[in-house]
Amino acid sequence: MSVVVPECCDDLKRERGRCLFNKEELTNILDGGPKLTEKRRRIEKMLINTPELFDDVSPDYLSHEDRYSNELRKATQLMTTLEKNGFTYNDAVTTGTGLWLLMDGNPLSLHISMFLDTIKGQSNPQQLQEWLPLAEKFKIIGTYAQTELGHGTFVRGLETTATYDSTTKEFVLHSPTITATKWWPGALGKTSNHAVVMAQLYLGGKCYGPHIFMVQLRDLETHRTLPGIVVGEIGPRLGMNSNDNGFLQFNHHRIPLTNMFMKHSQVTEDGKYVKPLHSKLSYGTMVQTRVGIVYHASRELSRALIIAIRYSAVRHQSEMVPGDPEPQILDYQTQQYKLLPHLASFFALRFSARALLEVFIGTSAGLGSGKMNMLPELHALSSGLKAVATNDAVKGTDICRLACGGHGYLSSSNLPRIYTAIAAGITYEGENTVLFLQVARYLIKSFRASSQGQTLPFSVSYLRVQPPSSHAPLMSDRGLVDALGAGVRWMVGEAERRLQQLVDSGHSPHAAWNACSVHLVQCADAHTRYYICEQFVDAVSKLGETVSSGVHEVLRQLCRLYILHRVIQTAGILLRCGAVDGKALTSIEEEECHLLATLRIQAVSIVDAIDIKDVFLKSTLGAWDGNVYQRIYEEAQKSPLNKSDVTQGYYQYLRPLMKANL
Ligand SMILES: CCCCCCCC(=O)SCCNC(=O)CCNC(=O)[C@H](O)C(C)(C)COP(=O)(O)OP(=O)(O)OC[C@H]1O[C@@H](n2cnc3c(N)ncnc32)[C@H](O)[C@@H]1OP(=O)(O)O
Ligand SMILES: Cc1cc2nc3c(=O)[nH]c(=O)nc-3n(C[C@H](O)[C@H](O)[C@H](O)COP(=O)(O)OP(=O)(O)OC[C@H]3O[C@@H](n4cnc5c(N)ncnc54)[C@H](O)[C@@H]3O)c2cc1C
Repeated sequence: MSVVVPECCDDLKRERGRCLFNKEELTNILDGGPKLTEKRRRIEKMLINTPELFDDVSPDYLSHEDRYSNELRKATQLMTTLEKNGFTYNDAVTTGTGLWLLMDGNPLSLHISMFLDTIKGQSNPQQLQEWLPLAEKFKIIGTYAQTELGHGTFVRGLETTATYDSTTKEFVLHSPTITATKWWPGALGKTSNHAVVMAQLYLGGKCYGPHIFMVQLRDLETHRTLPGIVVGEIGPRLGMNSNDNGFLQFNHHRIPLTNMFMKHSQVTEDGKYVKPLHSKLSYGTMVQTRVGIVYHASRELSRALIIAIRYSAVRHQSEMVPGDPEPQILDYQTQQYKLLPHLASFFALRFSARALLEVFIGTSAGLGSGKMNMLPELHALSSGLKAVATNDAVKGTDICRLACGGHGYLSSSNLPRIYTAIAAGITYEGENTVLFLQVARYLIKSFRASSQGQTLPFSVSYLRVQPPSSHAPLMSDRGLVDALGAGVRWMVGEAERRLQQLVDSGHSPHAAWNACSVHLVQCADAHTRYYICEQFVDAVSKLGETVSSGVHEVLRQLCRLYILHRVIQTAGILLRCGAVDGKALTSIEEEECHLLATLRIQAVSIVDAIDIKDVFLKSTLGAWDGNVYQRIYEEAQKSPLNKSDVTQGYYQYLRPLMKANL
């Protein structure tokens, strides 16, 4: 654990002395209210008082096997600690705290998330009664096994088969080819004894597409793999190496009929198929996980920002004015430009994640009473936000690393680990380009529906062919967001025009789609960012009535920075569609620079208000006291290479080389 230093360094003391807002109030807003802050802190206190949850040795110095065992030890300890103290694992996930103690990937995370969510969301009442208590009490441990060696994105292309045998009332699971091998599922390699498996359903020789099955993989006493199943771990990865991502093959493995998840579609004993109300309901766990990833991405980005901004206030380098003392690097405008727009992004993503969660809850309630109409909107929003959130968190985290210079490259800064953990989010749960193309499909469909006079759902209503003209002055927040909306409308209209032109000149619709897909991805990205801007502006204006003026001012500035930055990033489009002119852009650029300087003054206090304790930041550079150099030095002493003055390598290799007659 970190070195205890009672006071923070002078630099940080000075920064904190300039705070013009109530930090606790901002913390409460980020948590979702004072009660949630209080609950988070209770969880944190309990975790901090559990020494078994902390590492004596950094995972960097452990073997692959020891890393896995170590994280498994902590993961199981975490579950029992939470349970004993009356909390759920979900409590630890939603606050981020639990995850951050598991530095190298949590071997129980797939059980807690996608396995449990599938049981809850895809089971009929009997299945729910049978499986949920077992899974909640860890009597069975599972994962979500969908991706195969040959297919991850294209779920309809999966090759694992589940063929119904009506004579025995069983499904026969089989992996007919090497590419049908399940590959990647977290915790599949060594931890799980069960998996929910996505496989092609075959009834009477006919394929009914991907369906989900509960499959036991290992004996519940010996943990040995069951006959007809081959399972193992896939080997080292860029990060999260203790998640035992695994492979799985079936050799005509039989499971009972009742192990097909039957909430939405059913197979009768005599092998008849009952269709679901909507063909994509079996993708529900993926949608739910995407909603959660938006929060996850914002939390990881916030850790990187706390580290980089505190460090930037402590680090002094170069001369701004010849002969003057070396300034804090945070005083350089370029450093502010690297970090502060990402700080604004964190807030934007946090508010959007909340808005998305509300859409998810509303849609789920609708599904419960058979209403499917909000599903396409939820799919588009969750896909777009998952993609933007992970793209931005990865980019932002890497910028934070770069902004810390050489020390950002140290493992002990924790920035490399935050980066590799969140980098996986671009690929998993729907690769981002692919998700953007799903959003684009929705945009084009909506645009065409609007041309035919149909009313559009709320998130795309601004795309209607004849939108009401904006009354807000251009340079107001609302005016600039309206300009961004006009830009997206122009982009989508342009995409539609190009698609149509290609079709008219003889291309098939699918070929035309591929030929426009770069532009279509840009439309999806721009649409999602417009949505994020809207959510940010709405959230800040709603909060305006309830929060103190200091907090409101900081939020307003962050929101403004987010919008200005977005306008500058989209300048080409906005100029082309006439939403802004060159003069407006010049003043927006000037305002952004001015705002950077204003926000810089409070930057340390803003990241303090995110309120992540040192034990969860796990960074030599980002600790609350700013005692950076001492920490870096002390961490280096822990390197096993420093245990002896002369290493074995010297006698084995170096000395012989020096003695050789070369
Ligand atoms: C803690 C968390 C840890 C997480 C660890 C990571 C775990 C994982 O990675 S698990 C594996 C995740 N895998 C994925 O996400 C795979 C991504 N791929 C997919 O989701 C699908 O293949 C997808 C959506 C790309 C295409 O689906 P496909 O069935 O081919 O549909 P497609 O033909 O493109 O579209 C047909 C219609 O269905 C709609 N549709 C597709 N998916 C959905 C959905 N989920 N909900 C509603 N509608 C949907 C489309 O919008 C389209 O509608 P329309 O015809 O009106 O335009
Ligand atoms: C750390 C990690 C954990 C994971 N955990 C799990 C898990 O628990 N369970 C599970 O089932 N899976 C898991 N996965 C697998 C993950 O869901 C897939 O890797 C992901 O869905 C992407 O699929 P793919 O690997 O087939 O990529 P591909 O689809 O092969 O992507 C390769 C490239 O092709 C492009 N591409 C593919 N299709 C299209 C298209 N239609 N249009 C344009 N471009 C396209 C992509 O944009 C990308 O650039 C995990 C993956 C990782 C990295």
